[in-house]
Amino acid sequence: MPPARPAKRQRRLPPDAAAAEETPSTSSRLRLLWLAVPAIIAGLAFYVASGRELGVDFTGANSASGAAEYTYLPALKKSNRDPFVVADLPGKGKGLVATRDIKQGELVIQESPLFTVPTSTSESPTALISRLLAAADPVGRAAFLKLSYVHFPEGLDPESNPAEVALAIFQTNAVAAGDQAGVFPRMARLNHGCSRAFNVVYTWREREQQLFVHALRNISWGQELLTTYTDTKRTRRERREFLSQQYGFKCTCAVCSLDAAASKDSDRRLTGITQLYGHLSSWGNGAIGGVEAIRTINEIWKLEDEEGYWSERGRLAADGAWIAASHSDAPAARLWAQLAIKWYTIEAGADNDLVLDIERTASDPQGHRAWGLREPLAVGGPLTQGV
Ligand SMILES: C[S@@+](CC[C@H](N)C(=O)[O-])C[C@H]1O[C@@H](n2cnc3c(N)ncnc32)[C@H](O)[C@@H]1O
Repeated sequence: MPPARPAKRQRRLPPDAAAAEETPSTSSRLRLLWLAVPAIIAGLAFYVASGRELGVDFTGANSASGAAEYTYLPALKKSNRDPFVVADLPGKGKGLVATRDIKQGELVIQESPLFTVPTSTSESPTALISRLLAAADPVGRAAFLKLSYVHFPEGLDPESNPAEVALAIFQTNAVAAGDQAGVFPRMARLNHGCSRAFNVVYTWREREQQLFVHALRNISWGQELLTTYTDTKRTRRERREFLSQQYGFKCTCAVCSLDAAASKDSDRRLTGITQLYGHLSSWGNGAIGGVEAIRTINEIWKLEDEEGYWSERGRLAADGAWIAASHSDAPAARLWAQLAIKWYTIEAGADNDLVLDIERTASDPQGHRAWGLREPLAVGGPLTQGV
């Protein structure tokens, strides 16, 4: 997977950390993982046996919007049980397709790693992966060996180089698991979509030592489940370049398939969001005040609404609560915390530590660890009316 962005747990700053590094948007990021693993190492995860590979062949049809959002209804039976099947999808290898309507916030995968690897090691990556794979659960090992891979060394025959194949599989499929990297054979079948095209997000939970995948938006029966492999708040050209280099495909998701004018508008919004995040982080070193910081969060929210980019909203709202609490604005801190609860719940589940933590701020803003660190100020609450 792409260059490492370890999925550490949310790190909050200590109460005295009003210094330059105290930037909510860098300190409190929910690592909603476009995580990746350095190309140098590789790994996999513990197979949960309910993952079914039906090998169904679907003929995709373009959606009514004309974008490359496929629905795969013709061959797909409705299911009351598993929310998805693994299916062969045109031009993508395998992928996950919804076998029933899935509600926003629903947990769709909970999976333990087959094995994890440290993000740096003195052992040869090829030897490391082969050793861990040999020691892994046999069902999981079989699932691992069926996963797809790209960037196999030129001139090598895969059949006679199984250790290199295992490394390539790891590199294509591993994601961050806390401070380690791991492969999760079920979730590894998730294909990529950019910006508003991805509809599920995954989080690593330290407590459970498992990966959780939640629906970011409602998903209809027959729709493909898509996650994101990278920070897609970048232009189409930049995204495509990255995905082509790291994963060997040209992205034709609904956002990458927009016509030139619509794509330009989307690029402008996504670039604007990134710039606003940069501006927001300068609150940490005092370059902007609390009112400006909150105004910036509201602007990000609005641009994201226009773009349909819904990811990382729990963290953004929690940043609002942090800033409001720092400036001793209890009503605003409470409102931002309530918004963070809503989005953290969607993105990571109601029983996630992030939700439990921000619930305390909603009920007792004065108890927030940043309370009163900055000058008292009415900074303001969220302008959003909801989703
Ligand atoms: C982690 S795997 C995802 C599952 C994979 N499709 C399979 O068959 O196992 C990553 C690989 O899937 C393919 N892929 C993912 N997203 C795609 C997309 N939007 N369009 C085309 N191929 C995609 C690429 O080949 C990529 O290297």
